Amino acid sequence: MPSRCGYVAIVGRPNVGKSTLLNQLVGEKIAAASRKPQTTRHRIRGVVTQGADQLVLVDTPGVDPTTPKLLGKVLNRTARATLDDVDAVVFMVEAGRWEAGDEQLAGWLAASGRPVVLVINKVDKLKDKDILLPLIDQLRGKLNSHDVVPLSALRGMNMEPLLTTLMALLPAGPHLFPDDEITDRSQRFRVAEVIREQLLERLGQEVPYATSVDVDTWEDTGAAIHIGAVIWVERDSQKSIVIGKGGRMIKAVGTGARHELEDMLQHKVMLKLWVKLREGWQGDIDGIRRMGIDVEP
Ligand SMILES: Nc1nc2c(ncn2[C@@H]2O[C@H](COP(=O)(O)OP(=O)(O)OP(=O)(O)O)[C@@H](O)[C@H]2O)c(=O)[nH]1
Repeated sequence: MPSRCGYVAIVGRPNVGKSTLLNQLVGEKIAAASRKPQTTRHRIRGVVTQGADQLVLVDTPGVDPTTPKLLGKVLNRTARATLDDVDAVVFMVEAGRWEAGDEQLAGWLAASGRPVVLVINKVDKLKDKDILLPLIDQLRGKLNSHDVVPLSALRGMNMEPLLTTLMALLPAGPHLFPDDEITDRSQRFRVAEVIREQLLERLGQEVPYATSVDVDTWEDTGAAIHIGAVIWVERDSQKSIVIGKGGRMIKAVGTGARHELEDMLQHKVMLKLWVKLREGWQGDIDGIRRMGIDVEP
């Protein structure tokens, strides 16, 4: 049987569960997921190989047309530009919610001409499952989609029907990645995402958005992998929040991340974290670029 291979973007407004779906389909954590909107800052590719077929999923930042922030606008552009480079699109919405970002995306998708699979996520949260069918009908009216798949990314519910639908949309062609590879992102990137996820989970509303994580040392001594990472903040006041009283916050972030990293790397991990200041990095394009975030022209 000839092989099929292609790119499918996962798009949606912030917080609908795109990174959770990517991690679930790939079977490992490759993208940070959190309750905080616009967690995702990069285009992250996840690879699913099943027999002759290879699906390359592209996670994208959440689209929020109402954002006043430069970084938010940069992230919107990244999501928009991804649509030009893929064979099909998963448009993820949240069961029972339709907001400005959904409306914006529906417009972009109609203009892109790409086949769209509409995924209705978080159906586990629906108290009344009877509203699902009318909801599907209503969404079909808003969007000319190839298929509609209700699911729960968090619980891993309905993953197989989604994969089957997506694989059928792929063009014939050779595999683009080795069959045992699950992402194009380096291990260092994945480690930074685990640390960032801890920051997002543990810090209050504003501070985590001002942070960025860089893994800058990595040494495997056999007994343990020694990892050193820098947490960048924008202002001095944020530095003390990330460190916490008596260093309690940074210690909790480090311990939480270390446990997860030991699972991920299947090895003992020694993690050292530093908090450093790079003033106002989100305020200008160069600062954003220096943090390793893609900036579309
Ligand atoms: N109940 C429920 N929660 C979910 C489900 N999928 C994701 N979530 C939660 O929704 C929140 C957002 O998930 P993410 O995967 O970070 O969302 P995202 O769309 O990638 O977010 P952005 O990076 O902001 O674009 C997290 O707290 C997830 O645990 C689901 O199927 N059911």
